[in-house]
Amino acid sequence: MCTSIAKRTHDFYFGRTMDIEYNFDESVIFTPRNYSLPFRKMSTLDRHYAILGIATVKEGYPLYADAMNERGLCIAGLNFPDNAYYPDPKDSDTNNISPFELIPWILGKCASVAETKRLLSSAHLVNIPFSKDIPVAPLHWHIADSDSSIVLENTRDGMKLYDNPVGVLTNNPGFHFQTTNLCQYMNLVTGSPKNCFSSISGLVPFGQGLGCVGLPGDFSPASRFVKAAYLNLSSICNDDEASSISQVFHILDSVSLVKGSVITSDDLCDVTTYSCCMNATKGIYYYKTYNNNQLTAVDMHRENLESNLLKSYSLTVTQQIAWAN
Ligand SMILES: C[C@H](CCC(=O)NCCS(=O)(=O)O)[C@H]1CC[C@H]2[C@@H]3[C@H](O)C[C@@H]4C[C@H](O)CC[C@]4(C)[C@H]3C[C@H](O)[C@]12C
Repeated sequence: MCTSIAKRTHDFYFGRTMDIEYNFDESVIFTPRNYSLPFRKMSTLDRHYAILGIATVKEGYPLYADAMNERGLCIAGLNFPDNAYYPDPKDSDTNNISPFELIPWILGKCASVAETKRLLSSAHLVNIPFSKDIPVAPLHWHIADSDSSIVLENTRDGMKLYDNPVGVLTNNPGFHFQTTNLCQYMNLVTGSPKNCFSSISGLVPFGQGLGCVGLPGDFSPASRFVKAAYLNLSSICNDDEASSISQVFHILDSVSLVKGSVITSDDLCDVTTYSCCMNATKGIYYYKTYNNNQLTAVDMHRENLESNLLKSYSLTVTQQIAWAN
């Protein structure tokens, strides 16, 4: 399970949880403007926007799970098994792009969601694995900038781009289901509920939060979607950096997996291995890991944007404690 959210205060923020039962050798990877990005069916991008996010690097290639570029465009890939479908590439098709190339391709070339829509209008997502040992991942993608969010889903029906005014994505079923499902929760209110149940019973709310009775708290994708949507849309947050990143992490924490609560069919613990919040306006990637509640930050603008060398920052995975005595 994974959840992503887009949030605008003074700056634009984009965060996700990575819910997974294994590690994929991930670290924070900075891809500067002059690091060559080859594509299997398209020409190499020798110069592109700088990219910062979490990836695993194989044979020098940054396989990003989520990232932003220097222009404030963000993307996260989330599991979409059984629905994601990528046909075999046809030589006659132009702009054949593999799922593992999608994040570097879009973030390397586009400054906004509007430019991404234009780029994708001529693209074909195709079934090209990175290697024999690294198969194609069945994903859908949340793509966002400070003005809007969209969702990209490639199924047997072809490529679909959905506008995403909720600013949230989780997993199966598809995005259309998730937004339709919100209709079932239209009764939720942040204040006290009105007594619509009976005019004779004299029912009164006996505490705060009763307007949210019915808000799901389980970890299924549909429930996480509703919960993150409710919290994202009702969120009240000051404009400053500390308030904004706290708020994004609080929303992500509310849909995070505690070890032991979800066990996969292989008997492994599905946990939120990391949560991140990117300040996409300023190019700062904040994250925390399951065993470390303290935030770590990497600032793209402290790097040499013009470099031609990939830079890697290992994740901080052990608990950092600010002792008070
Ligand atoms: C499994 C991850 C998504 C987590 C998630 O959404 N879980 C939900 C579970 S469920 O549906 O609710 O059951 C995805 C997100 C990004 C993926 C990675 C990125 O796409 C980068 C490469 C791409 C390669 O093709 C495969 C390895 C890989 C390193 C991917 C491994 C894995 O598929 C990742 C890590």
